[in-house]
Amino acid sequence: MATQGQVITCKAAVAWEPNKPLSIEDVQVAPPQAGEVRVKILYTALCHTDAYTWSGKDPEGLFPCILGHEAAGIVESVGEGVTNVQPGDHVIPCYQAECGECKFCKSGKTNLCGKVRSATGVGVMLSDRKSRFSINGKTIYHFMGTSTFSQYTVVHDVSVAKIDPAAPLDKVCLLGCGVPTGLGAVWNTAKVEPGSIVAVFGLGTVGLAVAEGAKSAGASRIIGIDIDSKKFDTAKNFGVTEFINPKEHDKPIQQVIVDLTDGGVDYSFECIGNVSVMRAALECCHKGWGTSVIVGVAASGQEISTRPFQLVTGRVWKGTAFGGFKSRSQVPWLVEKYLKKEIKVDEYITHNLTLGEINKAFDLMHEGGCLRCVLSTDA
Ligand SMILES: NC(=O)c1ccc[n+]([C@@H]2O[C@H](COP(=O)([O-])OP(=O)(O)OC[C@H]3O[C@@H](n4cnc5c(N)ncnc54)[C@H](O)[C@@H]3O)[C@@H](O)[C@H]2O)c1
Ligand SMILES: N[C@@H](CCC(=O)N[C@@H](CSCO)C(=O)NCC(=O)O)C(=O)O
Ligand SMILES: [Zn+2]
Ligand SMILES: [Zn+2]
Repeated sequence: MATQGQVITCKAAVAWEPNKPLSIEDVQVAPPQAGEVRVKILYTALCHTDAYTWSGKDPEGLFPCILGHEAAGIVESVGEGVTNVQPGDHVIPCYQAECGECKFCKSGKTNLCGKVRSATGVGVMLSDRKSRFSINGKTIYHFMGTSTFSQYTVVHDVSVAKIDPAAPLDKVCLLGCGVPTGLGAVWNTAKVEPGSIVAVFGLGTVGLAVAEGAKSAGASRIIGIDIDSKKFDTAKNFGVTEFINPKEHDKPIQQVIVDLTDGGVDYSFECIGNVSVMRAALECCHKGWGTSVIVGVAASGQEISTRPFQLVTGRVWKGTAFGGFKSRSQVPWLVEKYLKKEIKVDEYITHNLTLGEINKAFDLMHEGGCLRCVLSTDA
């Protein structure tokens, strides 16, 4: 292939500093080294976590960097020793790696992988602790080991899932983060049983995927909570059966829910990233068994609290990353489920723009009508 082994200059959206509009730059992308894969990104969506890091509140945020972690593309070239993918394969980059060999992967207890995390947390590749992105010699850092707001990116081989080439990349890019996170929070982390009463705080993409997962798990009631009442109509299509807007109640929201459910819900999910809501989500759970799962990402310095009595009396507090899915083995399975129409994906896409319009896409994220905005990376 003509570009193999060469530096590729392509367009990427660079975050030079927190909150400053991203700028489309000509970026040099170095060839993949041993154990690395260079991917031509065709479609990338925006997730709330990109906005979080861009805001400067992420303790791991490094600038300048190329954000983005919910995407799909085609392998352009591979470095030495890479056996799991080859040029031409259709892939989804995975911010949560899966090496299959580390203490985490072998434990059978978690989807977290330790192999490349120390590098991806500081914006570099593992082999030489350097970035593959630069602009005229100036280093641009990676983000979450994915950096998908670029026409080309370099990822570790343990951070890329090979998928069915029949899958439309402009849709299945969503299976890189938000949708699996919500579904997996229900199926893998909480393990919701048929007949359960579920509360979902925050009805963005992640919260709606929780509702979808809870419906498929046979939940009897799915209570959606959001401060934006406009979210409620859409939420019905994802399985939400009842709605509560906390702004319309004087009592604390946990009390409202406890009163409505004969003592509390079986499972609750916080899909916002607000630590006061995390407390409410725990405290609306039923005494003796209610389990609350934290999905939302809260800013540096934020802490959760509750009376320990809440846990002494049987409530359980948990969290989830990527919905507990093992990325390289299960993302292809999720793609197949989508192709068999067993899970929704298209329904979460409310907007389509181009990489050049990325700042508009971030503006849209903060408007109530936007779930996922998919960007094509055509120049
Ligand atoms: N743990 C993970 O692996 C993982 C993966 C993806 C996203 N996330 C996190 O999940 C969260 C949700 O992501 P998203 O993309 O769905 O975001 P989003 O912004 O689309 O949705 C958040 C929703 O919460 C609502 N909301 C805000 N404040 C509220 C409050 N006080 N009470 C009730 N509702 C409130 C908003 O109106 C919105 O509908 C973010 O924090 C994101 O960073 C975590
Ligand atoms: N750097 C952040 C971490 C934020 C975080 O928790 N990220 C989630 C994925 S969010 C995707 O939208 C995650 O997978 N966490 C596990 C991990 O990062 O290994 C912070 O420090 O706040
Ligand atoms: Zn995300
Ligand atoms: Zn591992």
